[in-house]
Amino acid sequence: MNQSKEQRILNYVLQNAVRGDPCSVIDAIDTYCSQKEWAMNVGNEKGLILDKTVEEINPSVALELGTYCGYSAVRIARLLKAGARLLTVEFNPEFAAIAKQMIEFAGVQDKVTLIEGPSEEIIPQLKKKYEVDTLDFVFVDHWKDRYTPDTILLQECSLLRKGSVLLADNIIVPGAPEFVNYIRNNPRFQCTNYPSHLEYMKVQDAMKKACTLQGEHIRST
Ligand SMILES: O=C(NCCO)c1cc(-c2ccc(F)cc2)cc(O)c1O
Ligand SMILES: [Mg+2]
Repeated sequence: MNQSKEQRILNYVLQNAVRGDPCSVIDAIDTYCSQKEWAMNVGNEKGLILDKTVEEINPSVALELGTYCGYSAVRIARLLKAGARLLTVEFNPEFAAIAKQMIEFAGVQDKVTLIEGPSEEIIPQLKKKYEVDTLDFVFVDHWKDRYTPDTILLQECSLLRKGSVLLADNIIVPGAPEFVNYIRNNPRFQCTNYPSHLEYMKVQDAMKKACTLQGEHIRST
């Protein structure tokens, strides 16, 4: 049975990166996906915006929606302080299996909890099953039509506190127009746009940062 693109990306990393060196894993994925096969990793240009946001917040508890091959999980985890943790959610079992190996090869497995399943089922479990109080940072990079319902669900589950930061990928391509409309008109969030480019392409894209202005126990209107 011929290999998936995601398996080919992992194989390239295993053969060209250094075990335990997250930066070499990130560089290997970017090299492969810019030279051989395009893939939907956040990439290095938007990855730098992600890095700066994570460094600015220095989160103790971070959530990622949309693991894919684990590229951004490795990017985030490499910046986390001792004792801090990243929970990352992936719906697709094939992607989750690749990401698990990617995260372990990079040597960040002690900081990362990979959870396989639909975000709408996992978000309500975060407090009790995953011992989360509130989230300091959320990287939103999964199905674009889930950005809004899952942002509402995070609020309904009292997972956002005053100062919690969401960073959403793909605001332009593939686009998340419903989310842009929801978050821009919502007084509970202070938004910032970060124009950039689609990973590995000269196509315009953007990220949107949304800072929570009010504490938990927010009911969705
Ligand atoms: O669907 C996406 N993510 C969730 C998957 O579980 C996604 C898609 C694209 C993309 C695809 C096809 C194209 F033509 C342009 C962009 C890019 C991304 O960064 C993404 O995150
Ligand atoms: Mg993306």
